[in-house]
Amino acid sequence: MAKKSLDKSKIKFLLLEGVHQSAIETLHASGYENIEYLKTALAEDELIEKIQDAHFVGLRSRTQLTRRVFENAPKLIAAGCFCIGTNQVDLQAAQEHGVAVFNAPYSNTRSVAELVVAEAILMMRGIPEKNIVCHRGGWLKSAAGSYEIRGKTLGLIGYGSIGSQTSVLAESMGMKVKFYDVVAKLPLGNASQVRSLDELLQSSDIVSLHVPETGATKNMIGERELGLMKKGAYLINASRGTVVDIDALAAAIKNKHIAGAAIDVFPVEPKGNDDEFVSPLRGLDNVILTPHIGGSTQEAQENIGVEVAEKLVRYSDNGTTITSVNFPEVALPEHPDAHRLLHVHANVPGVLSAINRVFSDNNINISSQYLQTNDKVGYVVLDVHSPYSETALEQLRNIEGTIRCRVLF
Ligand SMILES: NC(=O)c1ccc[n+]([C@@H]2O[C@H](COP(=O)([O-])OP(=O)(O)OC[C@H]3O[C@@H](n4cnc5c(N)ncnc54)[C@H](O)[C@@H]3O)[C@@H](O)[C@H]2O)c1
Ligand SMILES: O=C(O)CC[C@@H](O)C(=O)O
Repeated sequence: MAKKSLDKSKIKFLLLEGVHQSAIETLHASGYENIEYLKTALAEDELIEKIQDAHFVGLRSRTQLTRRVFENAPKLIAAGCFCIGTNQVDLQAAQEHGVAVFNAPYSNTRSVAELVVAEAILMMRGIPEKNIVCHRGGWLKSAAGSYEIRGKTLGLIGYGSIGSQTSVLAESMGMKVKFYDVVAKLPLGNASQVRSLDELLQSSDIVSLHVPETGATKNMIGERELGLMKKGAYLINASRGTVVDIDALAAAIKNKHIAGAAIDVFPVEPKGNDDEFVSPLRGLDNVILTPHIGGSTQEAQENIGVEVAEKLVRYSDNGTTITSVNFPEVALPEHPDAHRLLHVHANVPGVLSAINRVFSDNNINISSQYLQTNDKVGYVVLDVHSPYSETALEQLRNIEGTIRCRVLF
């Protein structure tokens, strides 16, 4: 049987949003040269045009992978989020179209945690205003309203990778740490978990958000919650822009209930560096505004580039889906002497037996079989030593419920 496989030069990677060069180097080192690299995000229609012939897409937080994009990406087998958040991807639609999604869950946590602690110090010293006054030729030498962070209470909302790392850094600088999380978490150091969001808001000098974008976190800090915060407290948000009602925050700062804020993420963010940033927080001198760069350090971006590119390469070369955020996870050994068939299907009764029937009908011996399912999708991988047949592959593709089927040599 003649060997037929997409050679690597035909496998196309579409990399968006200026992901770090380390991603390209990692892909090159694994033999993938067919890479289209763009520095910006793309709007939906442009993305649909570009993604037509792409097998893999790489993005950061600004590209929206919507259901419509998946419906128009006939060759796409995986998406790599070169970041932590995956809220920009319709994970359900990805799964239904057989597209495995990967991210880098830890590589930029330290960068965010460092920024948060730095912002806590800057705000407690009134540096944002003092800096602006100096730039305008003024001189605001005063200790009024300036405090050390030592002994102050940092209230963390969300105690996952970033929240817990921020907790350790803040405690090492002498802060007291409380956190609120929907899950019971092991407190690090002397941190303590509080029972409710309200309790956290009422007892913190600085509140910092580290939750994902979900239905439950949308506008979790609004007028009522800002009102519960201590008068003169500070707010930091380096999680997602939808988590804070930005108009309510602007109002709470203008009426001086909140002494200042450091905001890195916004409900609407510019698509690229040439677009205008519009926000009700512009012009408020006691607000640190940063352009979603909490995780943007050389260290983090380089590590993320390698980590996500390696996950895409492993999925392409070997079929392993470990750490995928939307796919059944299968860890696969190498397959030096075997053909490997990868079959993604709707998790409905009968598909597995239909797959096995194709092999027995074509007299193909299966040497290993791996299966993992979730509530919607099944992922079965079969290694065969005997020559695999094109007819069998066609029959596999025709099984009812098949979403995607590919073969590796
Ligand atoms: N600004 C940036 O550049 C930047 C960089 C990295 C991550 N982020 C954002 O930060 C978020 C957090 O990152 P992480 O790595 O710590 O994630 P994580 O998944 O490790 O932690 C999130 C925590 O939030 C908790 N949580 C979820 N819903 C909650 C709710 N409704 N109320 C209270 N707690 C809730 C979870 O239980 C978990 O402990 C990411 O989802 C991403 O959106 C932003
Ligand atoms: O790099 C980005 O665009 C997103 C960074 C951050 O929000 C993340 O989710 O990791």
